[in-house]
Amino acid sequence: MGRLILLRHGQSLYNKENLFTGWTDVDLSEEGIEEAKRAGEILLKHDLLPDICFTSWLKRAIHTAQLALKEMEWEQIDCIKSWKLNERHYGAWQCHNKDAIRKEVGDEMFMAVRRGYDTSPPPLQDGDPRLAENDPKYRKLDPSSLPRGESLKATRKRVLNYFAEAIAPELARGKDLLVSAHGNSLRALVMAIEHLTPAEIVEVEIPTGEPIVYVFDETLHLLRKERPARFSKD
Ligand SMILES: O=C(O)[C@@H](CO)OP(=O)(O)O
Repeated sequence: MGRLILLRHGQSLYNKENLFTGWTDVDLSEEGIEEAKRAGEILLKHDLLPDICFTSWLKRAIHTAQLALKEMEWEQIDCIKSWKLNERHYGAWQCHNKDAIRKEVGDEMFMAVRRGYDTSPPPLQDGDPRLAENDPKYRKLDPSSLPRGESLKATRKRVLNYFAEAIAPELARGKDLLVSAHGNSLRALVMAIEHLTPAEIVEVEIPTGEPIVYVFDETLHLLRKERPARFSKD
């Protein structure tokens, strides 16, 4: 039996300012730091001590995992980082105020991109300083593999590739895994694990700092889902 613990990072500085974040590498706010520590308390209280930690390459997810594991006095485990767990790339909407974008594009387009399945934000154009290829973190990757604006569908493709190659084999070995990632990269994973349709995923919001636990058998058949912060199973 392997447990998959999904944890959305605590509130970031951009979440606090109501800005689209995507691949922008902003840190946690004070509130986000507290949420990450509280997540550690919840995990410890429920004996959810992971064998391996996975995070994205973005510091809000990395710091959330570190703060939670520190709170648990469980810092000895390996933490494997992959850009494939990064947040959905929000294209030209990155760094812009969400209310201003909603006003500019209208409610329907805003919600189609933000919570729909196959609508992408407008992509970043050549020369834009926000392109991932301008960030030294990604310079050893093939620039053509780096997104410039992703739908949830595109995000799901890269997240599921990584899940299949790196996460699923450990789960099948019965390991308990912490995945510290992002609202939309985790929505993509939840959609696949729970077999949700594009219409159903529209309604799914992942709360910051609140672990969601999936328990699998060794054939990766899902046995149950738990929300330890809510003290109930659903
Ligand atoms: O800005 C973002 O990258 C995401 C997550 O914070 O925003 P939203 O929840 O609006 O998709």
